[in-house]
Amino acid sequence: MTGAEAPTPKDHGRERNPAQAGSTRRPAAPPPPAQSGPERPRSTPATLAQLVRWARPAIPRIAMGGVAALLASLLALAIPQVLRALVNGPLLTSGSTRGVVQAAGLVLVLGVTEAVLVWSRRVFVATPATLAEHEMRVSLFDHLLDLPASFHDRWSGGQLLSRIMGDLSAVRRWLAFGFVMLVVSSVTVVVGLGLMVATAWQLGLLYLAGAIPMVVLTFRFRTAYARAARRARDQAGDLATTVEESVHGIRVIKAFGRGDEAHEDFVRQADELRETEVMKARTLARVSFSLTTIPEAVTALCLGTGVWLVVEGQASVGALVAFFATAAVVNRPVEAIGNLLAMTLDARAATDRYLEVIDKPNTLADPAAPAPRPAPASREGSTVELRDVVVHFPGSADPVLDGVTLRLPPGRTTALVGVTGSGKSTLLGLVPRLTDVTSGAVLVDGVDVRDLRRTDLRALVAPAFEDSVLFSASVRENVLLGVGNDEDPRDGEPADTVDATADDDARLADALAAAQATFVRDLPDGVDTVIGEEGMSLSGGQRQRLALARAIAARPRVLVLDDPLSAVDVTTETAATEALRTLLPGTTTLVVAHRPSTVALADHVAVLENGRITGTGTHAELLRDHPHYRYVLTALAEEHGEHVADADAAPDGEAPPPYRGGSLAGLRSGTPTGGRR
Ligand SMILES: Nc1ncnc2c1ncn2[C@@H]1O[C@H](COP(=O)(O)OP(=O)(O)OP(=O)(O)O)[C@@H](O)[C@H]1O
Repeated sequence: MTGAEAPTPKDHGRERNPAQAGSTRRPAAPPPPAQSGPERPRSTPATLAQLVRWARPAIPRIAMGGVAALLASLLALAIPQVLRALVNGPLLTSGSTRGVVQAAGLVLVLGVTEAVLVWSRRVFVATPATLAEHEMRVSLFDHLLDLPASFHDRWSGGQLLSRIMGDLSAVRRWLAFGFVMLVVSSVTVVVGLGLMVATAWQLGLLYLAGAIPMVVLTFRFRTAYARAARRARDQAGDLATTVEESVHGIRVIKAFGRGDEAHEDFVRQADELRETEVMKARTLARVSFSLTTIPEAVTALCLGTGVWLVVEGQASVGALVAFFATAAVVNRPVEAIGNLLAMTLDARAATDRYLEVIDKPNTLADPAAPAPRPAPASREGSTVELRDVVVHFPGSADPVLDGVTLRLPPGRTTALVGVTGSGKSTLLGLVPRLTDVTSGAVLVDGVDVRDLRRTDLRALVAPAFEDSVLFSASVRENVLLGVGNDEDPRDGEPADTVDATADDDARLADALAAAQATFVRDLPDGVDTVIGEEGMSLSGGQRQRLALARAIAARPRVLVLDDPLSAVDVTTETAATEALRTLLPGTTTLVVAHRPSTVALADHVAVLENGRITGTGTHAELLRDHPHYRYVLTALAEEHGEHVADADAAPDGEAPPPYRGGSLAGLRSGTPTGGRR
């Protein structure tokens, strides 16, 4: 089942944003994210080696960059050897001007070549690193789109945003610079030390002795810095979440005057991040100080010893010059190693966080051998069947659905009724596979939804939710979002056999009309008006109507509607319901509604109680025979200021009058209110 994931860092180590309901402080931070990878955390090299999965095409150019950088470093190391020959030869013995000019010319050539190689390194690695970053970013975004809704319920947007943006930038910087320079610096130090030992072994060994405390310090630094690097990245993710939630919930913050709390919460988190960054910088400064001071101190010690060796005749002046020139070259990468190691540990933390998401298995993936898209199982329309369905969310004591068996009458509208929290939305989400069953099965036209390709299932089933989500795009784009290009799900005609644009226009117009979204005509650019972020420039009822139009435009065989018109008036809702029957005859519809008037409009009603379906029938039958249904409807009627008729008042042998209220005059008089009643 989808929710079979261990707890994840929806709010990694942070308190709740006051924008959220009640603005209560979040209790204890949940456990750290579940790793879908190995049981034990990977080592830094093993973690970074995972990047090969996305950086493989970039490896040749990064390797060429590495070779260029290495050659540049080796050339830098060769210059002291030329100096040694110069000092021991033309300068101290022969005094030949030609020899000096030749040596100086050689140093110049080596220097220029080194500069060209450094430039080449930058050219080689810049583009491939950005390509690897791009590949990783696109892969993660696609994976996020694929992951089930339950994953997104548990991961905060800011954490995901920081992983896809900041973390990947750190990885790019490391691939382009940190990785190459760490390898090159290490090789330079090893080769340089070898040359120093070969040039004057006594001094070389003295210099090597200085490396021992440096190794110990670097090891300690690595442990402390790695922890802080991870914490900083998590805190940056939490901060991004707070910004995202505050912006998203700005109306609630303003309406409830929670700006100060939002400010305090943000400042506290920003302070925590700052403290971690300062701690990182201090840790790095400490090790950098040691990595700069120790080699310089050892060099000073070597200088004294070197002069003594020359005086004693155990080393030549040229060797001494070459030794110190080499030491000057080696000291540079030694000093840089602290920064490069910090960069590597930052990249490791970033890669870890990336892998935590990208390696989450997609529990809603397409089956290996998908079933073909089924034909409607009945002449009246598609069948939808739930067989002994159990849904148990991880962490909950009891299952939400506990053996639901239900068959929706094909081509009809079934209303699902139950008390708040009884699992209606969960049940609805099973049909388009927004959630998967824990056990049992959901079948559309006789085929288990898990056996269908997701694109096929999306073509068959379209949902609309109470909490309508619109995108920052035109009305047209939002409404036609579910219109696929592969084939029309209703008749199987390939799209290119018809004029796709004309068909889209017709669908758009029909869907908007059916969803009672005529307000679109009054928008500045009609259907081409770009609606603001998440449709916030529209009213709640307008957003809901566009979301319903989107479901209608997809012309599905099965519609699942989760209270999609709760924010519109009863008259509009009734008109939309009637228009739906005309525009999509034969569509099997499952609707969750909180307004008794909407429930009464359905052909059938199913009652969800204690995780099971405890009654099915018409509204009138259930009102008469099902005490829980009566109880729920009465509660809903009170909530919405409507009235439920007394079923017992019905004359013998007749169905009791349906729910009276709202715009149900037609139903009251027994007149069919739609083509299918
Ligand atoms: N992803 C989830 N993880 C854990 N629990 C969940 C999840 N989604 C829903 N639940 C729980 O399942 C129960 C049923 O929720 P659901 O939204 O399906 O109820 P509902 O009948 O639609 O409620 P309402 O009428 O208020 O919309 C609730 O207790 C809810 O907290």
